[in-house]
Amino acid sequence: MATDSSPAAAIPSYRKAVDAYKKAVATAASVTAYAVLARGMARELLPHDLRDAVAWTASFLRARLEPRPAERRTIVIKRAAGDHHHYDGENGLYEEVREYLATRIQPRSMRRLCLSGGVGGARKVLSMEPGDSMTDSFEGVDFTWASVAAEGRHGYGTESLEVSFDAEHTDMALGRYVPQITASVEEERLRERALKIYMNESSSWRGITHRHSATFDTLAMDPELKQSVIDDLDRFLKRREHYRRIGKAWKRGYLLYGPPGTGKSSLVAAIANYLRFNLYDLDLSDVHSNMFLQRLLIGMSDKSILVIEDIDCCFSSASREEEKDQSHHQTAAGHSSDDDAMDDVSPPAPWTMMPPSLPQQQKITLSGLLNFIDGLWSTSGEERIVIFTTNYKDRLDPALLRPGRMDREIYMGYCGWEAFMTLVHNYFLLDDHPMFPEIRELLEKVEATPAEVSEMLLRSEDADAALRGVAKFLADKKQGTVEGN
Ligand SMILES: Nc1ncnc2c1ncn2[C@@H]1O[C@H](COP(=O)(O)OP(=O)(O)OP(=O)(O)O)[C@@H](O)[C@H]1O
Repeated sequence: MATDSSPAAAIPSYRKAVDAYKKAVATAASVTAYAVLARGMARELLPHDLRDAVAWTASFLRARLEPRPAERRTIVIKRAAGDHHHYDGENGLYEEVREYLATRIQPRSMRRLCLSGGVGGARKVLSMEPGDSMTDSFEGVDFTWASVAAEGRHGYGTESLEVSFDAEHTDMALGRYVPQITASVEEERLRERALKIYMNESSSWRGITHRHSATFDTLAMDPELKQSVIDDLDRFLKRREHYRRIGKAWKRGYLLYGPPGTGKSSLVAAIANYLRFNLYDLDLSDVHSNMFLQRLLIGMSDKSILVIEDIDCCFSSASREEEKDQSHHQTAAGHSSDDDAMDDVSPPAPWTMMPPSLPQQQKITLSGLLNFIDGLWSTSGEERIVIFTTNYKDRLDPALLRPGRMDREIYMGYCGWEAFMTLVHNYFLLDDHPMFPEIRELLEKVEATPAEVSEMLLRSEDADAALRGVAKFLADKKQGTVEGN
């Protein structure tokens, strides 16, 4: 059926719409008029008291039904310790909060921003301008931070950072939020700090910046062993309370052993870089008495690693004999001791049992060192790692290998296939190459250290040439034609 779409046909529907609109306007006008009339009548007719009662009921209901704004609490963290009259230095927490907020600030949501730092390559730091505020969320709760300007003429120190939150979260703010700020700043500072390596000069340490580039990513070793070392370190870091509870020093001892050039020193550097701990490289040949050793060990900071390389060379058999003698004298003097003093489960530290008449200058003994580390570190510091390295584990004194002395013994071995892949990736970012099958086969038959393979890879910047060099080196080794083989 055809429809008529001419202008004449459209007129009736237009009229209908105009009529409907007129009706609606008339209805609205009369409803408004009725409402005004009703309000006027109510004002005229209802008694004054009744009107008051209705108004009160209405506001009471509104107060009940409308959500009330939550009660708020504010913690004020002043820049200065002390009070208005007495400046007592900087408040450490203020600086920590400032550093924390710098990592949480959303530059786009701020009207104005303060930018500081950057001198001598230092990081630039964002902060709030006085009068500004920002919100930080923690465990689903919003904390509003405000930077409040100093007041008065001598305003320094009255400057503060203030955090506001719903009163119901007060316990959480004090018990978890603020401690979390401190912990995350401490972690960040640790990550940022330049690592140092200290070396002993008689009874004191001399430190220089430690820039060893070895990391667990670049370290060529069996992947499972590598992961287990990383897991061990992570566990160690988390166990502060555990060590405290059992009354043991919060320390961990590793013995790294294996042929020269297998990466023992590189592993030490990787551990230091991973934990961001300073290294203390102790040269025992320069320590002339137990007293010096005592001073050196006490002088180490927390979060540090004590390294004693080539421990097999440090204690001559003569010094072991002396130690046995000493232990023998003590037995004669009434002290309990086994026949084999080195294997005694808990021999007292030589200096603790030293009678006052003994000379201060006394030779260092292995048991003295081990006992001191065990005993003194439990009271004088936290988060220490002690690492001994040796190329010859079989030459070590049994005292060192006794259960409980070293927490882990880690063998750094010859270059296997996985270790080789790590080295090739380090030098050429290569994960595959036609020469790989041949090199893999050779590595299974030849004992080459990662240091030797690294050296071959370094000889050329061209990956093909370098890999050919490695294959030739391994083949020569297999034939026994490499020098020193
Ligand atoms: N496992 C490894 N992963 C990566 N590089 C290694 C490894 N082993 C050796 N290297 C390379 O060889 C060099 C020497 O290795 P490193 O000093 O770590 O071996 P080491 O076992 O401590 O030797 P030594 O017993 O002679 O002290 C390192 O600087 C590094 O370039």
